[in-house]
Amino acid sequence: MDISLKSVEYRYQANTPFERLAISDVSIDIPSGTYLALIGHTGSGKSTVLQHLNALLQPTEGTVLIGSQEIKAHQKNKNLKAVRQKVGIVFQFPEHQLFEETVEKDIIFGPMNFGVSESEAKRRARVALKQVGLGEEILEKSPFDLSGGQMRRVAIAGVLAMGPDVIVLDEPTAGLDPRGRKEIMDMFYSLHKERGLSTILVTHSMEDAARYADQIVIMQQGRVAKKGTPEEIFSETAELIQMGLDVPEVVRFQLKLEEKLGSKLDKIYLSIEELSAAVSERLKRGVRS
Ligand SMILES: Nc1ncnc2c1ncn2[C@@H]1O[C@H](COP(=O)(O)OP(=O)(O)OP(=O)(O)O)[C@@H](O)[C@H]1O
Repeated sequence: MDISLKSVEYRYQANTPFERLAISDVSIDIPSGTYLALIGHTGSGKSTVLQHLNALLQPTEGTVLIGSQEIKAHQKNKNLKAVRQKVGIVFQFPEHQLFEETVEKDIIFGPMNFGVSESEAKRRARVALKQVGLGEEILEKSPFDLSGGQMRRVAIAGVLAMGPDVIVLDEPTAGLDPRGRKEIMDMFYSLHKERGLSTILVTHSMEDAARYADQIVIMQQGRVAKKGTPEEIFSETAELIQMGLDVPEVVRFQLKLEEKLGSKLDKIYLSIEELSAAVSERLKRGVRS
């Protein structure tokens, strides 16, 4: 399912004395099957954008297209249930939303809420548990008897059991140790590759963006500052520095890029100008060849 934001603006508490412009003129195309990373500093508008992806927020100006559903500013939009089912959001610390007495009840809650029969929801719960790397033996356990990492996986299974075409991840690894982080990120990458699930990752990590995404969007003060493939974004290193990224971060990004491309850049460039020139040169020669 394709998603498209066209010149979207969003104001919190619009038309009140507390009105606050959060994003403006945001246009992003997310064709079906894309892995897109949305990055930017705190307050740059990432969470506001992500809540437009399944119509939790509706634009105060502009249009959001989610599959065939058009969501326009100044227009009452009915029947958003199908959209919410097809675009699953994994919020930060999703385990905080677990509340049922068993893992199974927690996972089937979402699908049943969308009208899926109990037997089908239970079947989906088993499949989703497997997808997140957990065994059926925990179905009857209380989610609160599980480890933090397992609880998070159960919460993710609840989103997967809805059968989404698109999954939106808001800092899905926040608070996990490095091993747990890599496991969860690799799991989402496999789901993306194997099931063709469009994936939108909201992250502060340039490394994760470089490692997993085909497309990167950088948000800055409520606007899209830059978008492109990791290679395109990286080719203008000086610009990244201006956006507030520091040298070690750029060097780490360079290393991730090498890992992803499976080939070495000519050397580690510690001068930004040198690095920028070298990467541009590489791109001209065709870095993927
Ligand atoms: N509920 C709200 N009411 C009023 N203003 C808000 C609300 N939520 C966010 N904002 C403002 O909108 C702007 C964008 O915030 P948003 O949460 O989208 O940024 P973000 O990039 O996701 O930040 P973070 O990385 O900290 O999650 C900020 O200026 C923020 O203060």
